[in-house]
Amino acid sequence: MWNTLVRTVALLAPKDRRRGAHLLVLVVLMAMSETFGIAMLLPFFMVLSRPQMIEIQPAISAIYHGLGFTDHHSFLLVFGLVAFAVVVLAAVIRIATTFMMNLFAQKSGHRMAERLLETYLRQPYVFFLQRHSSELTKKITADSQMLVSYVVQPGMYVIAYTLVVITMTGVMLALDPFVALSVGGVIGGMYVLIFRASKRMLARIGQELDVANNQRFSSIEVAIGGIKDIKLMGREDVYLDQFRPASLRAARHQAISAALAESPRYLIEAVAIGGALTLALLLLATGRGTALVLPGLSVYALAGYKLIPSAQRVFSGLSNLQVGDSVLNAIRDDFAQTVPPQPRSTTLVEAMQPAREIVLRDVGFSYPNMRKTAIEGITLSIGVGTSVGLIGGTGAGKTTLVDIILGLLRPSEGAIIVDGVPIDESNLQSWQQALGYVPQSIFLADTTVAENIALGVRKDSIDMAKVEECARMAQIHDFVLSDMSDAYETRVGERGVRLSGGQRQRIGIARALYRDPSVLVLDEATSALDTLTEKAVMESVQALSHQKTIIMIAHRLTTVRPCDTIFMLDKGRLVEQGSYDELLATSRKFKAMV
Ligand SMILES: Nc1ncnc2c1ncn2[C@@H]1O[C@H](COP(=O)(O)OP(=O)(O)OP(=O)(O)O)[C@@H](O)[C@H]1O
Repeated sequence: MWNTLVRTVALLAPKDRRRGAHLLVLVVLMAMSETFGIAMLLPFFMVLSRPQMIEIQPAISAIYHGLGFTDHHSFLLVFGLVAFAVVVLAAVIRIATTFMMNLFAQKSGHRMAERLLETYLRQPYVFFLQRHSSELTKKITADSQMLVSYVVQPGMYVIAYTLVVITMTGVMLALDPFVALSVGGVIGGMYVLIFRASKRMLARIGQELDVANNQRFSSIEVAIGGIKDIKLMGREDVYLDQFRPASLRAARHQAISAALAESPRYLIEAVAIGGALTLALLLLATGRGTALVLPGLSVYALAGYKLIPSAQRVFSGLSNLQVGDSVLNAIRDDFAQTVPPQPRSTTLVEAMQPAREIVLRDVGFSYPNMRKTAIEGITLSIGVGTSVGLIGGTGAGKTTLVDIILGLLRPSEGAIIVDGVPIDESNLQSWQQALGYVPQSIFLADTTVAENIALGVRKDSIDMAKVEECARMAQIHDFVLSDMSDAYETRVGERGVRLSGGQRQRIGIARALYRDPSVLVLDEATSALDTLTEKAVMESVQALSHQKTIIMIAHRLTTVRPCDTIFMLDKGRLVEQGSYDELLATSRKFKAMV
């Protein structure tokens, strides 16, 4: 348990660690006030049952005479009122501490989710090629919430109520060592035995809960993500069947762990009542009169009233910590395996302005866990202001090469050199500012057309004249004005479901142009367009060709025909280069493609 708490503290953000330390002071105060309140009630009942105690008990006698009391009645009244005030104060402190503890736990869960999202977002692109998006979503949402309810909150309760148990036991020991030792021994012993017996099971539940949650999230992602195919094939039941057992397992595990954490209380309460009867009889049998038996029994009642519930909270906290251990480890591993997020500079990075050429020198790349290299020994030069086409069969390495040019993938070998300057960590952001990119499949957010074209720009800072100009170039302006109900203010639906593939692609092109990039990279950007629209879009793109450098991947050779240079890839290598006519005249491979 100690180990789990230490690992949790190490995982918290420094700010949360400081807040936790402050909270601990409040927790100590709570433990003290709870014990003190109860500790005052006992002498009160002792005096009530045996008024002679005022004279016999030196401490009580000193207070009685010191404060100038003359009759037992008024002394008892004041004593009772003070004890009541202390109990009320203890209750107020407890309410405040409980509120603060919950606030702390939930806020640290929020910050954990935020840190996880930030850590993931700042990872290199290659990280996302290796991880499932559903797994990341689960970590950010479900796991950070589990960390709150199974680790941080129970951890706080364990610390708080261990203190209450210790101080309460101290008071009981001072009042009646015999009763305190026998009661403490029985309650403590029972909890230790039950915890030992259920420890392994709880840890296993934690691991299985993690697996079940992964399965739940993954089946939801596949089912909703592939809804079109699933509906068409009528496979809804397949995904329901995948989701159902995982969800049921998660529910069952949560129920079992909650029951395991809570149920000892009832067993111990039953034992405690049996014990009270036995103790009363035992005390009487040892020859103590009823008045003498009462203090011993009140120590016992105190145990029932405070010690058992507090010990129960410690126990259920420990049980939850046992379950939460695997989620804690999973989050820790993720932080350990990822690069700590380096905040991107908040000052606006100036876009690089390539003036002469973009050179790829001996570039090679292998995807993680793949034996084969995706591209190898690629050396080529792209003159600034020219347009180049990348062609090649499927799997030839075109997208990989473009991702390297975009700085999304870092070459395993070789380098990209812009005007003689190699691109590295220090100038990557500036290089990326110079790029406009149109991917094969365009991501659209469920916002307006204008916000999608100016993606990432705050609504009130969008330059509408520029949006329209880019939409015109991408041949989508007329459609937006004539067919969309609110023109540029029309929402496009989740992932752009209200648009056709070609319309989405043209919005993607307008988006790339909005940044006014000096290098425009198009990956199969016009493949979803009909021939006439493609021709019109390509004419607009080609019209930019002497202001911008254009790099495009295309399967249709007619698309790359006007390019100044065509690079042909095959099995990850550059096999031919030249203009369309040169290649037609010299390359058998190219001729075959044509
Ligand atoms: N994320 C990935 N993980 C592992 N291997 C990959 C990954 N992406 C691509 N590859 C491999 O790298 C090689 C080149 O793929 P790439 O996508 O660059 O080809 P391409 O020429 O763009 O193909 P296409 O025209 O079909 O899109 C292929 O062998 C492919 O299997």
